[in-house]
Amino acid sequence: MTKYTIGLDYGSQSGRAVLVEVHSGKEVATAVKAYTHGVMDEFLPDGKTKLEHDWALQHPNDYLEVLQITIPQVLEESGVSADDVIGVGIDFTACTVLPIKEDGTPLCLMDEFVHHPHSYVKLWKHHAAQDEANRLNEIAEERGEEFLKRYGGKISSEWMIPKVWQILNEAPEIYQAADQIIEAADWVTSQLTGKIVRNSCTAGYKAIWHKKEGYPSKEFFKALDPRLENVVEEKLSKEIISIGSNAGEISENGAKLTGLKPGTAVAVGNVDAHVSIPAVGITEPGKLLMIMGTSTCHILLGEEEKIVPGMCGVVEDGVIPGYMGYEAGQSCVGDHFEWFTENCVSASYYEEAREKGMNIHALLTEKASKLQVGESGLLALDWWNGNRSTLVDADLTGLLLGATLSTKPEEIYRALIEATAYGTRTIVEAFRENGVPVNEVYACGGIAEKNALMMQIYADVLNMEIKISASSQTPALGSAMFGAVAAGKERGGYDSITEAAKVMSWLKDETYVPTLKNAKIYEQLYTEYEKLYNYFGRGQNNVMKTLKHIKKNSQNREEDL
Ligand SMILES: Nc1ncnc2c1ncn2[C@@H]1O[C@H](COP(=O)(O)OP(=O)(O)O)[C@@H](O)[C@H]1O
Ligand SMILES: O=C(CO)[C@@H](O)[C@@H](O)COP(=O)(O)O
Repeated sequence: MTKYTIGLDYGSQSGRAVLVEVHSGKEVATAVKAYTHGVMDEFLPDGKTKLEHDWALQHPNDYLEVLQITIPQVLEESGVSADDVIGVGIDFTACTVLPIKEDGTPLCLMDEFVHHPHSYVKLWKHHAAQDEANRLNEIAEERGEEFLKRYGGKISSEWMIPKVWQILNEAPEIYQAADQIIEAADWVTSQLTGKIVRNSCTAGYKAIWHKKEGYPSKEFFKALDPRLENVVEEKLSKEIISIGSNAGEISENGAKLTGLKPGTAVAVGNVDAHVSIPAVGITEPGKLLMIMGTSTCHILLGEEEKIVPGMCGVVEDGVIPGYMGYEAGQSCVGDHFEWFTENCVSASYYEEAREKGMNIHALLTEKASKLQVGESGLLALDWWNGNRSTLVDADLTGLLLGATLSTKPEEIYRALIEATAYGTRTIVEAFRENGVPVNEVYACGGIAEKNALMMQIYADVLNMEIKISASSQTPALGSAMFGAVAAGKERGGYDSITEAAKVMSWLKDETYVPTLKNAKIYEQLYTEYEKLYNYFGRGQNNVMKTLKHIKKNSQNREEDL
């Protein structure tokens, strides 16, 4: 009898489920559910409670809706019986965290906290904990904390501890009421199994946990704030479960929620980028995978722990057991294009797109593909949402240089694409310069699926061939693979993710090969990008932060009026 697993990928804007054949990796059915509340960055659901600048929240009920809608949908669409589903895996954006009660109830679902911003889910791109991150890095530096080097020298405001500290600083009543502050990947998994376990991937990359050393010391947390001395015991957890492990089984409640059978194996939660590595067949070092969506994550295996300035983290067994897993990233990739199409494109372009039966991205891409490399005279810094790697500074902002009265929207759209490619090249070069080989480049994610011009530009800028995942839902396929490992061989699955990858991973036949002529011109443009990167990003000119400071003060003056 054919056996199946289900993978659920929770991205920034939607949750996606795939039903996969265990013996082949064939995706039998797919379902997508956009989050009802989307990304809340202006108001809470009450429409009245205004959020401050750099906030990004989500609603946990949206995550449950994904379970309730997409899993029954893939079963119904395929006609597969729940009896033949042997396992489920979940991956999530990270660090996406929420305060909960001991029984798993999110604080934002409690009447007393429904109008309180700090009771909701802080999405990975929530950047309002930058002050806490800056202070944490200063204190860690002063104390000579060893862990800093594992995170490229700085802890990002996007990660767990700055977000927990922001809650304590700004909402001690929420901090007090929370029995745990947990990654959404682990919370959603617990909604299926009825028990809370924490996975080693988010703990390692986002919460400063180390396989041998555990979390930082009580003395360190006390140095941040005396009230944080016991934060690990009080709000996090010392019990960390390795990825590839079983988090439990579908409970009666999980069965009611999803239509799956009680007892179906459930994999411990994972991160949407890291889970994609085995899904493209990467099980050894030297092969960099770009997961390209709202943001881009760069995941790479290595033989040993190296220190790479500005990387997001290196975790032993964090991606594939037996290897060091490296992560770097760019906080704003797809978001650049979403911002541009929503704010900077005239109605005539939308009219033309409608007439041609294409979406605005496709129209702009079609026009941009007719431009020669360098023709626009534009150069951008891809920091519309800060810089995650290699500068780890959410307070940096975007830059567009070279615009004239004849500059067209498609020229800016292309310049933004090229800027994200230069940002990726900076990361690749940082790995190589610090002893972590990058010999091959792979890509997956929504953008790798949707924008051929962008992938060609990346090949030209990196001057490397780019292999593409064959799955349109690569993270979900990876989670389905971990679901098969959670079930184990005796139930028709696999005993290791490496074994599963040999059978269930997929790549497209066609690749993107660099065009030498373009690569040569991009060398010149990249040299100019590096000058801007260093000048605006490394303190030679702090105008971006000065402008942000003036902006924040003007908002405060406006609120005082
Ligand atoms: N044709 C396109 N070219 C470039 N970016 C696109 C295109 N279509 C959508 N996007 C961007 O891709 C992002 C969504 O990526 P996706 O991988 O689907 O979601 P997620 O980030 O939630 O995993 C959005 O930011 C959107 O602006
Ligand atoms: O930070 C990570 C992974 O470490 C991502 O979850 C985060 O950048 C969001 O990813 P998406 O672009 O929404 O897929």
